[in-house]
Amino acid sequence: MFKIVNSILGTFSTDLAIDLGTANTCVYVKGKGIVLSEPSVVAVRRDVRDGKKVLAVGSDAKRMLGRTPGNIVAVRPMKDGVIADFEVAEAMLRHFICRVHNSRKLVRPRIIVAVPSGITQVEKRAVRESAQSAGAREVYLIEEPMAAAIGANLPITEPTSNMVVDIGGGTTEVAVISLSGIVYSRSVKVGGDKMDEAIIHHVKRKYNMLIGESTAEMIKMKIGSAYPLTEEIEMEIKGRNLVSGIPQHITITSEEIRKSLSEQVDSIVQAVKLALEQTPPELAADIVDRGIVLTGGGALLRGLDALLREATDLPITVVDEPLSTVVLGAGKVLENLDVLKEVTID
Ligand SMILES: Nc1ncnc2c1ncn2[C@@H]1O[C@H](COP(=O)(O)OP(=O)(O)OP(=O)(O)O)[C@@H](O)[C@H]1O
Repeated sequence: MFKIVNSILGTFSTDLAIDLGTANTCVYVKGKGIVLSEPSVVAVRRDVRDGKKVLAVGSDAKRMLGRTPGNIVAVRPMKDGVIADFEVAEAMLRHFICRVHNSRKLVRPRIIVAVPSGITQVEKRAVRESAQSAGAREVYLIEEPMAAAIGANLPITEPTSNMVVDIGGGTTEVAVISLSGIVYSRSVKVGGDKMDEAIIHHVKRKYNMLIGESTAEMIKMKIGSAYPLTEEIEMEIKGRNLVSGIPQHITITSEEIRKSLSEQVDSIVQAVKLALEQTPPELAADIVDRGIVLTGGGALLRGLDALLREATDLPITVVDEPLSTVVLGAGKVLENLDVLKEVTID
């Protein structure tokens, strides 16, 4: 009986692949492709009797970051690539699953979730339980670099090495993959968020001006860089003067923003160099020919590829859609469940 019910549920359910990221959550529906990409932000009201009430999720909630009255908080449930607020992460997952299923209640999908490499057992359990409480029937986990490599169409099943660097919001993952397995991986807690913090710190120190997370992220995307630009650029920004308390605007340059990001950028370069040093010689030889593939939103930082090319003397390629490579890879695995056993983790 259980088997019959399960198989009926299976026919009605839509299996999902989810990249539960620090900055963005992306959802892939089997047979359909990527159907959702939203910031991993939830706005909650804290003054309700039974604890918290979810007011908005995704971009609606992100617009509220730093703009909420006292009883409303915009929370980012993921930190450094893992769940920091279990309750809110679960509410966010539930919301996204309902949205892609058009709120059909009966559906209990199989879900494959991309997680950072080097995630602890406790963190894995948190992700699994969160997905199960949000309605998943079965939960599989795949390491982000593996999903990224599959999403980037690298020949992961062959006995040749593929080096992938996934620069996300919370972590940067460097991995060498060969024969469907991760030969080397290293995850450092450096990514887009730390870059935004560095910009906030720089503006505060140099101009005595306070800016919010969203403004810092916008500055990074518009004029941030890792390598000198052929034509340096400027940007006008607004914030609050820390001394007078009055809102003001100033003009900042791409050079000063590059300098403020240098510590984070250098950590990424060092992580790549360490991975190259620790890769077995045969596989290192492959990397010389095939180069390194950059993915994740951080790969869009201007000139990061040029800087890595200079630092390593290797060919560097940025994938076409860095923000969706991981979910695309997890989705491909979902479409082909035979591969699933080989590349998912316990
Ligand atoms: N053009 C750009 N230049 C620099 N950074 C960018 C750009 N576009 C997006 N980003 C940054 O990329 C990050 C989001 O990338 P991504 O969605 O790959 O991360 P994530 O999967 O949410 O994080 P993690 O893998 O750490 O959990 C954000 O910090 C965002 O600011």
